[in-house]
Amino acid sequence: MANRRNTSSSASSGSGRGRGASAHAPDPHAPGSQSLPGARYRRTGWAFAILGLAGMLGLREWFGISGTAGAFLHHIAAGPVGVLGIIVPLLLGALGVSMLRVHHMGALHARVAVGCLGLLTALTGMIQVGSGNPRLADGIAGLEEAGGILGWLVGYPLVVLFSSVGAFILFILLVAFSALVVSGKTIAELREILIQRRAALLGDPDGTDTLAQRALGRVRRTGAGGDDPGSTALLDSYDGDEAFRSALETEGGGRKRGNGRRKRVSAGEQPSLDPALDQAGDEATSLLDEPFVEPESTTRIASHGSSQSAPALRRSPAKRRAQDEPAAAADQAASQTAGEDPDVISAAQSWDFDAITAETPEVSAPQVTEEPDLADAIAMSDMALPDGTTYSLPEDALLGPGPGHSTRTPANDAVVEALQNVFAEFNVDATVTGYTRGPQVTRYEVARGRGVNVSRITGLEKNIAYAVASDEIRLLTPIPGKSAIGIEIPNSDREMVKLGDVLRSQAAKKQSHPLVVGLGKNVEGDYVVTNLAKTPHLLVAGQTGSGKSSFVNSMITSIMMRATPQEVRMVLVDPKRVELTIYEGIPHLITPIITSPKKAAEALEWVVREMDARYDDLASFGYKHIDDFNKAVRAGDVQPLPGSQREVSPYPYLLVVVDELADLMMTAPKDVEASIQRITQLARAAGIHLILATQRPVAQVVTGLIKSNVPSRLAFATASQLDSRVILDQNGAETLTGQGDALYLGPGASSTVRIQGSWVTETEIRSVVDHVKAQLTPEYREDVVVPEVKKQIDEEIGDDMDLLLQAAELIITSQFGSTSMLQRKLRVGFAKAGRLMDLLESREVVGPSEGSKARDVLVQPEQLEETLAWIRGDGAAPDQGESQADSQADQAPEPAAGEPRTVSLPANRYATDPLEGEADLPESQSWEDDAAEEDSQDAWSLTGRGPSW
Ligand SMILES: Nc1ncnc2c1ncn2[C@@H]1O[C@H](COP(=O)(O)OP(=O)(O)OP(=O)(O)O)[C@@H](O)[C@H]1O
Repeated sequence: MANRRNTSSSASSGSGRGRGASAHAPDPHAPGSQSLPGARYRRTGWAFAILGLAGMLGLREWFGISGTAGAFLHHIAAGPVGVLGIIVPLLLGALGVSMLRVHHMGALHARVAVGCLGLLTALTGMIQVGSGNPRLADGIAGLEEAGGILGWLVGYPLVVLFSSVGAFILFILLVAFSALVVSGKTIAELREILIQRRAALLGDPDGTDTLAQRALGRVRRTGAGGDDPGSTALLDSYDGDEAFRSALETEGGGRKRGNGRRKRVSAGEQPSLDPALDQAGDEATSLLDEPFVEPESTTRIASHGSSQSAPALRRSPAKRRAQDEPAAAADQAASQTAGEDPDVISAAQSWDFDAITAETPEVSAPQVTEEPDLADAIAMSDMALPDGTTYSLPEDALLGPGPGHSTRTPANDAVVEALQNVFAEFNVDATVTGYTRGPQVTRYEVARGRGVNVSRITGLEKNIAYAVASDEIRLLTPIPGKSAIGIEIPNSDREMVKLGDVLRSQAAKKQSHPLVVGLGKNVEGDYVVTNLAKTPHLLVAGQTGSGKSSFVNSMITSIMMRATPQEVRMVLVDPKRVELTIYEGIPHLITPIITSPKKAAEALEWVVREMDARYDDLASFGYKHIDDFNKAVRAGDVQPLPGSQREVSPYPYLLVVVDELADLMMTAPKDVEASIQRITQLARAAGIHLILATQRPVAQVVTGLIKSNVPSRLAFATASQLDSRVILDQNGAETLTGQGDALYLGPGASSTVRIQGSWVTETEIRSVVDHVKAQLTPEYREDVVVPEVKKQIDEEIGDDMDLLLQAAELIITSQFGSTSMLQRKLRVGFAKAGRLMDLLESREVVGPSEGSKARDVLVQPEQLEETLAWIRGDGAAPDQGESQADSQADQAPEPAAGEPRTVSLPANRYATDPLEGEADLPESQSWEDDAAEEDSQDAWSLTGRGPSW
């Protein structure tokens, strides 16, 4: 709305004030002129006239039907182009239709028109030459039997000048050149396409074949290695083969930015592949009129979508992904071609948009050559269920479609006008040359004039924000890969990106890896997915309500949609206790959802152990990556060592999702940090991947150590630049609009990709969860979290926990179990010191009272931390027997080279009280403890020993 107001106000200022008027004076498309009825229908009138002429010519030339004007009509068709007059009705028909459909001619139309004219010229010229080069003087009838007037014009002089052969050669060259112009490609580009097609046909991995297909391809058994269980079998390809590893896969993945290969068409030209899709588009457009869709309405759309879907069929993972392949392009087309509203285009007529084009994702046809590989790859992931059936992945239909993608709306046109006004107002020679509309923001491309400093444009940031009434604009100088400045401005009519659409896109379908998850859509409107195996660990952060949990939900749902529990297992840590409970009981879980931060820390330690175990296995069989090991296992190339009872089976990927890192870091920062560091440094090759989410992107939570080991970041909206820098090491996240608007920084990348996160409704999640749970119950690993140690903090300690800990520390470090020492050191009364001593006895820190003698100390100094944790209720009881035995035997083994030597102190190393030998003195009454006296007596009575005096 703000933008529309802006449009009208700027238009009126343009007519009322000198400067504004001069800025727009030459514009023949001024709003006023467009509103005249004559102007509005002039183009349509012309189109109908041309269609009428095409019809009459067609009747005359094709069917010989005409009235008295028959001869005249024949001259119109055949006179200019001779025998090619037969195609004139077709050409005129196409012109008429495109005039009706396209309301303004862009560069694309001009190029195609020029190319077609060249082709026509060359063909008529060839016909002229081939027909014996008739002369004009011989009469028009002769020319009409040859190449017409056009053919004569070009053919006759060339034959005279260079002979028929020379003329023919020149016309062939003209045909080739014109065909290039029509295609919009250069020879080098055509060559590249041919090479790729050829490589794809021959199955050349360096061609269009993707890593996913190669990695999951057939495993070849080699003669030498295959028979020897101890040796490593050779594989077709290894994980380490891939150069330029990238976690992100964009729908137009084959396209390169800024090289002109991206198809640029004006907004009105989008092809509709299916009439049903037009209907979807209409619905989408009506949705776009509303402000950003709230979750309630998204649920409504989702259920609407699913009700239209085909009934769910049980399909095995292998069949399912192979069958989905051809459907993907149509689905993709559905979401991309929908949403064109004639009003949108006509409203845009107030600007001359010849230069303003919207980039539309190319709809690539499914590649037949890829299918066999894909099916082959997925066949390996069929999972047998205990009842003899095969595990079936959830049907795509469970995730409903979202609204279609609009490439241009009146809101965009209003912003373009506002931007142009700002440039005019501040006398900056810059022009908006185009824009690409994404779901949440549109990126407007600005070209500067000659000699204009880029900083003059960036200096206008605040004025631009003012003009478009948004404080969330983001400037890109330049747009990566383009010599243009990008201004990202939030759409007032933003779109929702449904996870179902992302997973049905080509970007997702062409990857068979089970860890591929749907991220969302980028600013160009392309679907973006990421392979968590390549990420390989991800930090997700942003302020509350920015969309982190929605991302985590999309990610887990993606995994359930694409991977069997045999392929991916998960550890879900949800200290908030509500976010992930919906996934309780899914067979992909390796342990029940962990809600206690303490248990989570233990689970991380388990992950470290699991990682080490996997590494040992890899090392013993001679593989460097779990993928290679799994491939070899599936091919039967890995045999257990002779005599071993072990059954070798592929390792599943292990995904560890922590939904709030801050809670873990508050509980046991050092342990958690150390585990995360170890996992992140090594776990990729072991197939273990960490996803750490937090709403507190502060240095205490996202420590330097964690940052340096988690290479991929997904930043949702943050409250400040500081937070953005903590996550991304750069500004930007503070300008995001929230609700799924995110910046993704890939591993090793320096620039971020803006993404509108995919959205999955709770209803959809429930249906997917129900589907997977109905087939299999989870097999939990017992050892992930050890059963919680019964909390030893009982009421008897009450408020004395601190004192008790100090007492334990004193006694353990001094190895002297004296009550009077506690009195003096802790400045407590006799009663309280006695009670503390009894509490320590109940926890087996000291032995029973032996009259006036100091008590035996049962815990060694090196067990101090463990004991204190146990008293606090944070850990298990220290194993006293073993350590005592060790220390008493005094037979500590020689430490390995480099390891610190542990010195165990004898339990009775203090023969006498080290504290002035006061142990034998009668224990004194309380001093400096008056306030606690009353309590102390009560406390003493609690020990059950009765009064001590
Ligand atoms: N990708 C998205 N598309 C549409 N709406 C979204 C998207 N992501 C989030 N939202 C909206 O934002 C709301 C908050 O998102 P979410 O709960 O994921 O935020 P959060 O960052 O996890 O917050 P918190 O840290 O408080 O849990 C959602 O209820 C939804 O309405």
